[in-house]
Amino acid sequence: MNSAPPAVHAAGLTVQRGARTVLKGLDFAVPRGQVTGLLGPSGCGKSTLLRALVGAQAKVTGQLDVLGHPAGHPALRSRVGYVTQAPSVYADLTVSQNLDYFATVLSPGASRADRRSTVRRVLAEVDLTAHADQLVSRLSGGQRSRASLAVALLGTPELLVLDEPTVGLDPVLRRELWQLFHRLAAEGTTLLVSSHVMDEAERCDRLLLMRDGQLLADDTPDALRASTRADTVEDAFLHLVDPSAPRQEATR
Ligand SMILES: Nc1ncnc2c1ncn2[C@@H]1O[C@H](COP(=O)(O)OP(=O)(O)OP(=O)(O)O)[C@@H](O)[C@H]1O
Repeated sequence: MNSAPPAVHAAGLTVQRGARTVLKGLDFAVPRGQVTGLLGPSGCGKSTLLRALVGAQAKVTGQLDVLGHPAGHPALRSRVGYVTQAPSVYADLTVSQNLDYFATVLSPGASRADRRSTVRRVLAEVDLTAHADQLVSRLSGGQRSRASLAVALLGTPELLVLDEPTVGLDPVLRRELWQLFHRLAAEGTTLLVSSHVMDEAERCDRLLLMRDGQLLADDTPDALRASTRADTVEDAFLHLVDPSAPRQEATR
């Protein structure tokens, strides 16, 4: 059990987008130093929740604290890394040119030597050292995702918020990325990773299961399977959506 205060704490989190209430009074916590998965079908509100967390979402009400500050607080800028679904690297620059550029933006006062050593560190972390001098436009989808992730790692964030980082990747690359997430968590980083692929849920330490702007569950994969008497998290999710389906009673 992790006794440190959670990295994220939400109470009654509600978000309005246009005429719709997209997040409907969510209560949850994200523990530190673990990989928490935010799972749910397309359109259920995952990106909206992540945007709220990093302070990029309008019309947020309720309580949303990140690393002890209200979400979006200026003190969080260098402590939270955010990787959106769209690639955040320039296609016409090499991987290391991209990283050098973003390192300069992040720490304008850093020496060239410090910048180089930071770039070397993040290249190694995402296993792209061999591709450092390759143009981003010539990278595979998985390599491009890892280049975006490398940008987010430049500031050594305490919390990494990743929006569907494995979408479109083959199973081998997906496994490699998940191994990287767990390595980062083992080093103390907190990761919140969204996905609409239920089999990825099995790879998380903890899960937030969402549907239609509401949380169905906030638990570990083991506890979820046990409480719904399901073999997989996917079955557990289906049972939580429709508890009257022919299966044992869910506990929540
Ligand atoms: N700018 C907007 N104005 C109004 N509604 C929006 C806007 N952007 C998104 N929505 C709606 O908000 C809901 C949640 O969208 P969101 O992108 O958070 O879902 P998601 O779970 O991340 O989906 P996906 O897995 O497809 O990325 C959707 O129903 C979407 O149609």
